[in-house]
Amino acid sequence: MTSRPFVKMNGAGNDFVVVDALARPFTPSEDQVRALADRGTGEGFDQLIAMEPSSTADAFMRVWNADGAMVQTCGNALRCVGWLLMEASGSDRVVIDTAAGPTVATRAGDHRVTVDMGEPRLAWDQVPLAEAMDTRGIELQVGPIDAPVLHTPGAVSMGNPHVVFFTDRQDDGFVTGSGSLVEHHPLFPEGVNVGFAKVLDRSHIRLRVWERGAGLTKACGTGACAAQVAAVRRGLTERKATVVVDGGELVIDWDAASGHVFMTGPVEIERTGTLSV
Ligand SMILES: N[C@H](CCC[C@H](N)C(=O)O)C(=O)O
Repeated sequence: MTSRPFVKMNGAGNDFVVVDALARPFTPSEDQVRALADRGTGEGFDQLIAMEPSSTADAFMRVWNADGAMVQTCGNALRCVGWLLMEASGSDRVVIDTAAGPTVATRAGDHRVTVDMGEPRLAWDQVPLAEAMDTRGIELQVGPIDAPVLHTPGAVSMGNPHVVFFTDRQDDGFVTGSGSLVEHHPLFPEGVNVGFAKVLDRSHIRLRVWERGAGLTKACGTGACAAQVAAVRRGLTERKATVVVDGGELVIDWDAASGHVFMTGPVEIERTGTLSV
């Protein structure tokens, strides 16, 4: 066992243990990640994050969900890692590479960061789905065929898979029950993050997300991006909107000129500690 210092952080309540692996590799097993994620016996987090060296960026960000699985990216964590890197280097801009591709983080005020998340992936086989469908509204319903409680969601990848239901129902029981049902639905060969979006007006969405591998979180950055992209594709919101999540607010701008999605939101450092892995 070796000890590793970490920083416990959150982005709009979505919380992370962030390990600096720039000088020394960090390769926890799935079981170790799950044990560390436990909010009773471990440190507790939605995702475990490692900052690793990169030859093409300021760092490579590796992401594990609380269930131990390594996944492509994490929007809220990109803000947190961006903040740490900018604070350490004194710069106002850093490039962070991920398994979903490179992103650019820039300062947006005190403990606020904007991340250029790149373009959304909108083809059915990019989400991915198990079969060809129109991703603006896919053929999926939850509940009885003749009276579904949820149906025709949007499907978007931000480098990780998202499905977004537009619904007024967002209570814990409904989000947890429906989200856990859809997360492993066979239509999503890589699993899926399940968003429940209530459009408040043309520039505000209330969103809750049942995350793949982490369950109901206080915020999901890529989920907020996916919900806004899905809403714009249906003509429900302007290209820039505020997404109100349990833990705060994220401003999402799907820029028409570049096609890139920009996410702006808060960063909070909670504490530091030492892992034994
Ligand atoms: N649960 C996600 C990873 C974390 C995404 C979320 N925390 C964010 O801020 O984007 C997945 O399995 O794709």
